[in-house]
Amino acid sequence: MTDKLLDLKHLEKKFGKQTVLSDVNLSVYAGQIVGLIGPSGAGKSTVIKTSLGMEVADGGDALVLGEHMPNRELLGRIGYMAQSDALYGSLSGRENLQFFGTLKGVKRRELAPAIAHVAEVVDLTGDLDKRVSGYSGGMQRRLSLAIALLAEPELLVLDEPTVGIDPALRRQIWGELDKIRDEGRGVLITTHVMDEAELVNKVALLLNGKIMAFDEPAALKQQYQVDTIEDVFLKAEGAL
Ligand SMILES: Nc1ncnc2c1ncn2[C@@H]1O[C@H](COP(=O)(O)OP(=O)(O)OP(=O)(O)O)[C@@H](O)[C@H]1O
Repeated sequence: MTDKLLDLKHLEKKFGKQTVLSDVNLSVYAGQIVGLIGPSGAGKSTVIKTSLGMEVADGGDALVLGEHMPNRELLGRIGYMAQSDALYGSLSGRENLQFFGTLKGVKRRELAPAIAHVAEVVDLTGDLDKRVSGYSGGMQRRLSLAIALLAEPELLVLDEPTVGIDPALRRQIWGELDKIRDEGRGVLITTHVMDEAELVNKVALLLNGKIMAFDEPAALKQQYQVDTIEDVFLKAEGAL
């Protein structure tokens, strides 16, 4: 058992001749929320996919819960929400949650309360018995997040989970992430919403596939001599 839930060392990734990740070093400890921010195309999703074994790294090392991915044994211990949803449209929200919950090893008698809890967090309780094909884009994103939250994963990896989610619900979701952190679990989250980058324990700033900075939000603001993470981001990009 390690309290380093995610450990990326000198990670390299190329697509053809394009170097997308270059010497990426990043860690998520138990009891931490780490935010990965960077402009579109910086490589945030690639960091996640390479970490989770969905893309093969060209160099360096990625350990998830102390193991190399892919690793079927870890499936139930990691919650992953991708940018595009992998949901069963012909099934209801509840049936999707039952299917993925079972796959993650949630016990039969624990499934109904677990589904009720995650549905509440993403505000889908009243829509659980509707077919997913009739869900709006935002509802589908919320269902994907609910699936990621199932089975109380030790590590949550969330790729832009709050896109298309209104501010009140976003706040509620952050409340849940705080609880997860306080329980000693860990979260890696990518976001474009700079306010959210203020709420994490550590921010990794990714530019052109390189981690330009990795520190607590307050330390980054001090280092860049600015008042917000948004300004840190703009300064690092050279726009300020
Ligand atoms: N499967 C792939 N094949 C070829 N190039 C890819 C592939 N996946 C990503 N890329 C390229 O890698 C770069 C980084 O993409 P990535 O999706 O990781 O960025 P991102 O920071 O997540 O962007 P966004 O915020 O828009 O989601 C982009 O230039 C993209 O075109």
